[in-house]
Amino acid sequence: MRSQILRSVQSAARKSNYTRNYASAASPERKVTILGAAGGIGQSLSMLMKLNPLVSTLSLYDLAGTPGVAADVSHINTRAQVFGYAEDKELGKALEGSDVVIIPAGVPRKPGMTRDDLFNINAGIVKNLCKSVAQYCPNALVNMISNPVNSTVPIASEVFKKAGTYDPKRLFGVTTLDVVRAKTFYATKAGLPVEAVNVPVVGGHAGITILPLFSQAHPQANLSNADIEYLTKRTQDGGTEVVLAKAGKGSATLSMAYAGAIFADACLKGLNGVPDVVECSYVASTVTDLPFFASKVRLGKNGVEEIYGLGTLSEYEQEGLENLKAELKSSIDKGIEFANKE
Ligand SMILES: NC(=O)C1=CN([C@@H]2O[C@H](COP(=O)(O)OP(=O)(O)OC[C@H]3O[C@@H](n4cnc5c(N)ncnc54)[C@H](O)[C@@H]3O)[C@@H](O)[C@H]2O)C=CC1
Ligand SMILES: O=C([O-])CC(=O)C(=O)O
Repeated sequence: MRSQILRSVQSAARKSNYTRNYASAASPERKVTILGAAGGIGQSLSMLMKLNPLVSTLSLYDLAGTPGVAADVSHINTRAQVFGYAEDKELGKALEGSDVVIIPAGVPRKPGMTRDDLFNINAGIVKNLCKSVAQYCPNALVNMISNPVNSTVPIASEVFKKAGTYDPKRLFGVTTLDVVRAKTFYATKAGLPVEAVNVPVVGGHAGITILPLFSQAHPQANLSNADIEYLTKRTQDGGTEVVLAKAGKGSATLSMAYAGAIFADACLKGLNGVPDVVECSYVASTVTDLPFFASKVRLGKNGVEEIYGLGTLSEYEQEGLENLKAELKSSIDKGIEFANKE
């Protein structure tokens, strides 16, 4: 009996070694670091990245609570080796050699707040973390989740410029949750299977700066103008809908972790040379006269390989585009000014 058990354990071990070796042979070693890993988004995102076979090292950093999250996630029997880092002095080690750095560090909204109300706290957090990114993993692709994204991405760009490491192809504001919401709401309204639906979302990541392009949704459904207006507003207010429902206990964490995992996976696929990886993201851009703008981008071995134009917009979307520019510009300027203070 004992020898039978031993044989089956040995066979399972051989199989799991096989899986591990096979996975490493099929995809290169990739280190993903999450800054803010013990938070609402961070914990679920840590789990989802542990489930991603493209990740070989998962580095989890937070100011508090990381050892517990790292120990917990590390027991999942997937490829990635998990390391937890909890103190400021360990940040360099957490970041060293990272291919992708995901940043959900910072405070979330409470009812009645705008994303811009988070600026005073989160701008400083992002600025400091980005200084370390520039120092320890200047070539990493940075996925910025911390709000207000419209300003935190410009802050990161200025920090990297000062450090002499700025590569606009490697810095991304994560706007995937807007796309996730637009797809869900559109599919529900149109009675379509959500897996078959795609909707580009452009602009920025706050209120009216979020501009879903339902005229370019696939497949096209015959929706009324009132439906399109409803869907546009619901997508723009999606974050607030969750903030209100959580009633003081934070903002979207689970759907955001899902969206963050999709975007990080797209970055990894691009790095690994998978062709035609396209996602919407808030990046340095010449698509409009604003220096940062979210639109469809193709991801590759160096990050952004191509930024797509906006295509043909409906009259309603054209109006939305004009209306968002002033707010987005002021958020960008605010970030740039903050980063250059001191
Ligand atoms: N881009 C997007 O679509 C979305 C962005 N967010 C934003 O993501 C951020 C995080 O949200 P939650 O996870 O819900 O907040 P949370 O408060 O649950 O977690 C934030 C974590 O960041 C950590 N943290 C704070 N300062 C840090 C530092 N200097 N270094 C490392 N870790 C640090 C905290 O200890 C905490 O564990 C917020 O700014 C929120 O507005 C949220 C949802 C969607
Ligand atoms: O609304 C918030 O504060 C969090 C967020 O960015 C989102 O859920 O889209």
